[in-house]
Parts: sequence; structure tokens; C-alpha cells
Amino acid sequence: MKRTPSNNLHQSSRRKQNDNLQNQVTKHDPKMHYPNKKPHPALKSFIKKCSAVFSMIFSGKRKTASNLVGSDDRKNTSKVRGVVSSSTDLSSESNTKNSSKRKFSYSYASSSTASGQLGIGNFSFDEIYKSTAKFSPDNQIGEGGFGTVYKGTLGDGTLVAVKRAKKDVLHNHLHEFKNEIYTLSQIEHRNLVRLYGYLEHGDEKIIVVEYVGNGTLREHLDGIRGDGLEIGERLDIAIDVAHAITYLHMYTDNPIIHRDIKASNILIAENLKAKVADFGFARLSDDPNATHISTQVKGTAGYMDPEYLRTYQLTEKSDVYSFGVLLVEMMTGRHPIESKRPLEERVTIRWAIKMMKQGDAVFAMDPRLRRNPASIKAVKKVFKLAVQCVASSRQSRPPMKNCVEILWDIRKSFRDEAYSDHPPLPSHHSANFPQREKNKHTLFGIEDEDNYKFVSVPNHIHS
Ligand SMILES: Nc1ncnc2c1ncn2[C@@H]1O[C@H](COP(=O)(O)OP(=O)(O)OP(=O)(O)O)[C@@H](O)[C@H]1O
Repeated sequence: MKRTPSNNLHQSSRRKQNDNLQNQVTKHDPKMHYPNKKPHPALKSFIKKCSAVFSMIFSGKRKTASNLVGSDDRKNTSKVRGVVSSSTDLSSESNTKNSSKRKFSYSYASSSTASGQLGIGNFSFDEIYKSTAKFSPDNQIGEGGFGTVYKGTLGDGTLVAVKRAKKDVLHNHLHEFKNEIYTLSQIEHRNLVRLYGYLEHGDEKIIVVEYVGNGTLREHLDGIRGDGLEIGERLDIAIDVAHAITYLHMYTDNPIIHRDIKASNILIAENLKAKVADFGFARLSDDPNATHISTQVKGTAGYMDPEYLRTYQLTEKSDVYSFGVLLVEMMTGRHPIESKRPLEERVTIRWAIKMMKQGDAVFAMDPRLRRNPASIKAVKKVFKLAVQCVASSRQSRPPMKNCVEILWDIRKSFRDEAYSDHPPLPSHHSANFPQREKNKHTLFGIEDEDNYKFVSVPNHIHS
């Protein structure tokens, strides 16, 4: 499909609709509404008028988005999404603390970098260099396939995460990458890590994203960060993640498929709100010989949709599959693959589903979780949803929107039951985590669902 300015604008209007969706989510959560895919007639006429104006402005002055898509035009997937080739200040629509502080203006062909390429976000290399104290090791916060990640503080105090690409990364995919990143920079949702900018300077390729300062979900599940997540908090996080993926899937006519949903790509903010990171990067290329990007295309072992692996056909349901794996991970605390476990426990979803089917779901619960009737019921229901998500046939997997609704119900029942007799304690009150007082890594007992008596759990179950 060739992109034209008018369909870019049409898609831009879809983005606006979805931004409205995001605002609705913010205002009316938990009853989130999803947008009607057809634009209102008045909006259509507005788009038509804008289209005429935009064609006038851009004809002959700069490359249109369709010129910049490149020759491949996403030919295998037809996952072409709209790019608005105008300066757009989205900061007023932001509901994130950081982006409201700084005005990020997006100028498609302009650049503030010395090497003068794309300059999305109007960052200069000097600014980023200073913000990280010259890429000081003290500011290094992580290392991934893309490169090294630094914490940066911009002149106005905004915290950013600066991803500095390894030298060989993107080598063959720079053109697609730049187009892709421009589109991604326009996506805003409170549960998605905001992409602020991209810049090039000599050999350097740098992505600047929203800084989310409380570690990854995996670190929380591992107990490296925070005080441990209780079941209510895990349900909140699962809902945040489901909101984010739903938004990506419904963002345009051609959905954005994350392809790499995993606990280490879920960043946790101080208030325990979850934000999905690294969305969109993974679908830049289907080239099996490509380096980092195509590695991401293939996703991460343990989370990958077997049907995608078999057929190479990607749909939103591949994300649903990974989300199912993530749900099990969150309820069991285990990694999707645990190679040191006995054979029958190595693939966590297989083991958890088996435990659930034989009525032993409680034994598959994360040993760090408090056992009581409400939490046990919630975990069982989440397992049930996860089973649907990881169904071998895609058609049988629910769309993400349904996952959100099911999780809302689970959370509501959990809250109603958990707090019917006792008002909730502050979320990190130690009474919520009696096991923390003993040993973080061993299960010492569970409350029996019927009579609340403590029963011991065989050691091998959680060893
Ligand atoms: N926006 C951010 N805010 C704060 N810390 C971040 C942010 N992005 C990444 N990090 C930190 O940097 C680490 C590396 O992130 P990165 O996205 O480069 O790689 P990854 O997701 O761990 O691995 P890969 O993407 O290669 O599979 C993360 O685990 C996290 O600790």
C-alpha cells in the first residue's frame, strides 16, 4: 500500500481519536471505552480541508511521508502506519509528568544535530552529552541488545533515559528505523514509555525516552527491587500492560504489534504504575539475516507465539500469547523458562496449566504471595485467562480488549472479597507480606482455602 498525504491525515485523525481514548482511560478508568473505528462525518470534512492545506504546504518543499517509507514499504506485512509530516507539539496532550515539563516539538525534516539527519525531538548531541555527564558510567542504568542505557537530566530538569546504540546496531536498517521512530514518537499513552527523540551525531545513534525510575517488572518479581508485589498490585500491573497493548493494537488501521512483550520490557514507576517499553522497534524488518532488530522480531524465548514461529505470520494474537506467558510469570514469579528445574517444570506455562488442571493452582502461586481465599481465587482466574491467551490456535485467543475486561472483573472480585471484612492496608504494609518477615525465597505455608488453617507445602514444589 502506498501512503499518500491524505491517508496519512486520515490515520492522524485515528491517532487523535485514540488520544481521546487515552484521555477517557485516564478519566473513567476502570470502565475504559474503545474508539469507534469510523471517524465522525464532521471530522471527515475537517480532515479533507486539512488535507488540502497540508498538500499545499508540503508539495515540493519536503519529502512526504510516503516518499520516506522506503522501497520495501513493509511489503511482507502491509503494516504501514501514518506519519504526519508537520510540526506537531504533543506536549499539551501528555499526561506524563516529564513530558508536561518540556515542550517536545517534532519537525520531520529538521535537525538540531551536528550531522543533520532527522532530529526528532529537537535534541542536540551536546544537550544529551551534558545530560548524562558525558555518558558517565555513574549514569549508566542498563545494557540491552540495542546498546547502553544512561540516565540523563535535561537542562529543565526532565529526567530521560538515553539509549546509545552499539556501533553495528541498525547498520542495515537505519532508513526504516528513522521512519518508524518518527511514528512511534507520536504515540502517547500513560502505560507506554514515551519516545522523546532520536538523534545522530557522527557514528552515534541515540534514542531519548521517558525515564521510568523504579526498575523492571522482572526485577520486582525477582525481589531485586521494591518490597515484593502483592496480588492486588500484580493485577493492577497486568491491567496497565493490557491497556497499553490494547492501545497499540487499536492505534491505527494497521495495528502496532509489540512482538517482545516480556517482564523485562515492563518498566515500573514509583507509584507502581507499569509502562510498556520498546514497542514498535521490533517490527522494522523481517530480514532473517538482520542483526539486533530482527532478533527482536523473533522475540524472546519462552514468550513467542508458536504459530508465529511456524508460519512467520504475525498478528496481534502473537502479543496476546506473550501476554498470557507474562500473566503466568506474574502469578508464579517464575521465568517463562527455568532450565534448572526438573524437566516437567522447565516450561512455566506448561507446568502451571498442568497444576491448574489437576486442581493444584495454589501450589503454582508465587511463594511470595499471601495465600487467602481472595488471592487464591484471583490467581486461579488469571491462570484461566492465561490458558486462553496461550491457546495454540490464534482464533481461540481473546483480543487484548477482552483481556482488559476480564482482568477488571478479576480485580473487582478480588477487592470486594479481600476488603469485605477488613479495610485495605497500605499496599506495602508488612501484614500483607507475612512471608517477607521469614524468608523471601522459601514458601513456609499456605492458608487452606476452606478453613484458613495453615498447611505446609511440600518442599519440592517451590524449591
Ligand atoms: N526508559 C527507561 N527508564 C529507566 N530505565 C530504563 C529505561 N529503558 C531501559 N532502562 C534500563 O536499561 C535496561 C536495558 O534496557 P534495554 O531496553 O536497552 O534492553 P532490554 O529490554 O533489557 O533488552 P533487549 O531489548 O535487548 O531485549 C533495562 O533493563 C532497564 O533497567
